[in-house]
Amino acid sequence: MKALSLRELEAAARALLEPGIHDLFAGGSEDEVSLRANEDAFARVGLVPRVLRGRGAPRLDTELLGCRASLPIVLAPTAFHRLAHPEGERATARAAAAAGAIFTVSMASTTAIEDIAQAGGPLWFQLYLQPDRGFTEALVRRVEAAGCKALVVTVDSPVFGRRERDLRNGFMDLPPGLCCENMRPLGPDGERGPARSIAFSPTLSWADVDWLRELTSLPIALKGVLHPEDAKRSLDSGVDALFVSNHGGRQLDTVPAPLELLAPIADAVGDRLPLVLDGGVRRGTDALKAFALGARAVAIGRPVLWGLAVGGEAGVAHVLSLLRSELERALALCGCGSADDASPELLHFSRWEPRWRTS
Ligand SMILES: Cc1cc2nc3c(=O)[nH]c(=O)nc-3n(C[C@H](O)[C@H](O)[C@H](O)COP(=O)(O)O)c2cc1C
Ligand SMILES: CCCCC(=O)C(=O)O
Repeated sequence: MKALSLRELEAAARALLEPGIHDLFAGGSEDEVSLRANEDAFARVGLVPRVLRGRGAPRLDTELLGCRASLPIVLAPTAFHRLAHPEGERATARAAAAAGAIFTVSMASTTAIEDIAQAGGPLWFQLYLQPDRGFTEALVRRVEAAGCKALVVTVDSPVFGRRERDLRNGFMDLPPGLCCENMRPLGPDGERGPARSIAFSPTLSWADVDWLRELTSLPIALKGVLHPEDAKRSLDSGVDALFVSNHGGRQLDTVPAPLELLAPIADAVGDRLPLVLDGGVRRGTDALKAFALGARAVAIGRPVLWGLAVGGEAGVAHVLSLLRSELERALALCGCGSADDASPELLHFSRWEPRWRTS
């Protein structure tokens, strides 16, 4: 029975996954306040449609960081796809390529970037800048050679968030046979060495972004910028986009939902940097609300893992197809011909006080 919504798919994935793996994917940090806030924020904003605008069937195609995409929904970087399905990132990449969607490959992917690139679709590569600059440089050269079209540098992780579900379940590392394949340095003949672990470093600073900017001509997005002052600062650093993200509620807990933080960031950067919002996007209407508040695209994390767990490539294809048709319908119902047509006039923020005519 095919899931009618991402909610149904989430339930199906939960029933299939080994409980510790389910928790690894589903969980957030500490009290999971941010995790809950992400989805709740969308439910608390209403849509007030415009009618009779005659805009025709909505168009979803877009361009982001020099990549054409058939829809403004990006696959966010998520680690360890082979824990969800034996074909792992290969299956994800094939589904994304077939749908014309951009796939952001996690630095912690369980498949090497060269093998993921075989699918032929547009790829971005997510990077945790490593204190060992030599290693980071080698990895950047490697993903450039593999054909990745942009780097997404995650900046919300100077240390790793405390994920208490994983601590309780004793999930410490990947099981034998799996590793972070991109963390295996390439030898002179392309042979892959032993995997090293990903370092999280509180010494990283804007100077490291400047260094990366000098190192590569690939477009760079910073992922996890939430403060308008940091958004403004990023204008000076030569980066090309921002992911407005709280890492799916997995890093600092009690960070508000990215949806609530989006408008001040959009104000801070104006038209100078495209914004991608992630965290809690589960419906076409969610995406539309993010567009209305200034996002150029949204990204989805967990839903891709649910699709993978339930049906491998076909499951991820189903996730993208559900969101595509929901977004088309939501835009049409709001009188929009594209995501660019979505504006704050469509939004209703509920501080409801009864008002009625007295005369
Ligand atoms: C299981 C899992 C693994 C993740 N791995 C990464 C990662 O390797 N790098 C990263 O920048 N973000 C990672 N994220 C965060 C996602 O990129 C994204 O910000 C978040 O999942 C979006 O929220 P959503 O899951 O509610 O859609 C991960 C999230 C999950 C759930
Ligand atoms: C070492 C893997 C990091 C994955 C990650 O960022 C996450 O689980 O949120």
